[in-house]
Amino acid sequence: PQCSLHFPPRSPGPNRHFLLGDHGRGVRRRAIQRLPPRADPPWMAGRASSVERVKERATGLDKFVLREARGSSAEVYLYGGQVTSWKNNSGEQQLFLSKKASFKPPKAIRGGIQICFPQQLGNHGVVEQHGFARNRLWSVDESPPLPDTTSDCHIDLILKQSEEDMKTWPHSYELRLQVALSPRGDLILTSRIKNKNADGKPFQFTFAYHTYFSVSDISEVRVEGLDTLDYHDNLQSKIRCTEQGDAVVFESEVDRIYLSAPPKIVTIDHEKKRTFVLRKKELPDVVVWNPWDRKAKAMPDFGAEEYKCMLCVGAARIEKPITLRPGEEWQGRQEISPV
Ligand SMILES: O=P(O)(O)OC[C@H]1O[C@H](O)[C@H](O)[C@@H](O)[C@@H]1O
Repeated sequence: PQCSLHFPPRSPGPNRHFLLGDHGRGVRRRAIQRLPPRADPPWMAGRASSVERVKERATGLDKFVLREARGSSAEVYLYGGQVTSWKNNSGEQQLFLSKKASFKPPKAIRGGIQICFPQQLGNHGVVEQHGFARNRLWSVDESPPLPDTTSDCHIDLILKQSEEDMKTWPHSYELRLQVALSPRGDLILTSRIKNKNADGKPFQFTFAYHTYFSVSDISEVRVEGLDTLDYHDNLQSKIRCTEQGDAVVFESEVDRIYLSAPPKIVTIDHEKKRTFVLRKKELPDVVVWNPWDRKAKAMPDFGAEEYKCMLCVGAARIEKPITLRPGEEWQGRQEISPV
């Protein structure tokens, strides 16, 4: 598509403003022009963003299809509050979804972005592995907070406690999720968790966006931004190690939680000449996982060869759980941009 820029008129008019360039000391006045809002390219004329609710025939599940006016799109299921598809402005899929994914409880959908709450990793106590949020049916949030982005293309979902879940995790909560597409095609996930306990009790949780990226060839991928960091190695009983390389590369199974990572992590897919930039807030840790061949074969909802074209890199809060008192709210955010 062609882009064209429009400049404001040069003659004095509503766009022309004067500012004091010296904080009022009156030496000279400088003329500046207020820039007009960024003009949309002509091919966008008449296009608008849309959010459509669709019942999928194959699975019988409801999903939302988000289409941003500039071309990017995403699909979000009520089941798990899970994003399963994210295409950039050129229509290329950025997320991995297994061909063998199950869309039925109690399985979570294998791929996309799983919401792990109230715990990520392990099944401490009686709550299931990665928490229950990823295999519950969410609802549309009828009173969502204002979007934090300039996006006009978003969907707001909510999950609350059920009587069944109260038996294993006896707390009242609201877990809100906003999924938004920015005009650049970034996918922005914002989660808000509120303690609604009426008995005055605080609760503690961990959280993760378990994000399955689609890559061309795992052995050609590197993850940057994690050098010199400590991590827990889940393949060695969670012992604490220190990253020695300047990037994480993949030659065998990797299952790690990097601790206190910087706010920006970059995954480079050399073969596709594509880079994913992940930015995060209030989510200090980063999960990095690839099951490799042996584990891939052992997973019923994952193809034996699919480990070659996926990589999980996701923002998380694991090492230092959050504690909320009744009425308190926590907010965490992950933004991923295709470059
Ligand atoms: O099979 P799942 O419960 O979805 O877990 C898939 C993977 O998730 C995380 O990345 C864990 O660190 C892995 O140990 C686990 O195998």
